[in-house]
Amino acid sequence: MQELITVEDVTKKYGNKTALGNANLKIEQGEFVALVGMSGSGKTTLLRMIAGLEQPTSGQIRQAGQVVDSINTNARVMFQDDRLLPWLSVRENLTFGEHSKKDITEADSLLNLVGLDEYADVYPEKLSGGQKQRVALARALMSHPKLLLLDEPLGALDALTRLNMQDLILQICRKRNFTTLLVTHDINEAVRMANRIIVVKNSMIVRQVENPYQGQDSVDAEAKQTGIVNDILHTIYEKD
Ligand SMILES: Nc1ncnc2c1ncn2[C@@H]1O[C@H](COP(=O)(O)OP(=O)(O)OP(=O)(O)O)[C@@H](O)[C@H]1O
Repeated sequence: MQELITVEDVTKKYGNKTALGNANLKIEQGEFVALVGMSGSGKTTLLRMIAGLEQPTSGQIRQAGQVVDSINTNARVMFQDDRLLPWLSVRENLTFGEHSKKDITEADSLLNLVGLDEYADVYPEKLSGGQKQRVALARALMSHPKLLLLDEPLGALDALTRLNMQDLILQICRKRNFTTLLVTHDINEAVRMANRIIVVKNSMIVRQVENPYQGQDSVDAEAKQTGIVNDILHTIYEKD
């Protein structure tokens, strides 16, 4: 497999506080990787640097060989809040008001993919939280970005909607072969969705766990996933 993201000896400091120390990470094309760890451990800092929204204090990040030294236009970020524009319809939120036939066709096909074709002309205020996140997902997929960066995108959803969204995101990422990095507090979510889980603790990447049971929901696979979740929890909470 081909490497898409390389994080090389990356440290990020704010003043004299280290938000992330000496991180090394490789993400291959088509992988679904999750970053987990306690609040304040440095997960979002790493995601923001890959998105080019922040620059490392030292070390470097490359995407397909190119150093990410400004906004990473080959990546799209999806946040916890949907950030839809209330004065634009659902379809226009995807096309940003562009009216080219190509954009409209792509927007409609993505709305179909997330099950919202009937809502193309509706304004965001008429949508539920889960529907808004589906629009935000469809918008992130416009122009088929090389990399999807998901920063707690499901954090505000109720439990059942959250499970449905997990399935939808995973299904789409597999079908379209997206490379995805998910930041989440929810270890169960990470182990359900990711083929590899990165554990961040005290501003360091301390562990990488391969997960052969990604996306599987048989009783056997769920038992194995639970074992991995417990193992990761142990790493996060054990005393140094
Ligand atoms: N812009 C900033 N200025 C100063 N300190 C910052 C800034 N951004 C993050 N930090 C600090 O860096 C550390 C890591 O923050 P980060 O947001 O990466 O953690 P996180 O693991 O994503 O946490 P959470 O799960 O709560 O979102 C924290 O101590 C935070 O206070």
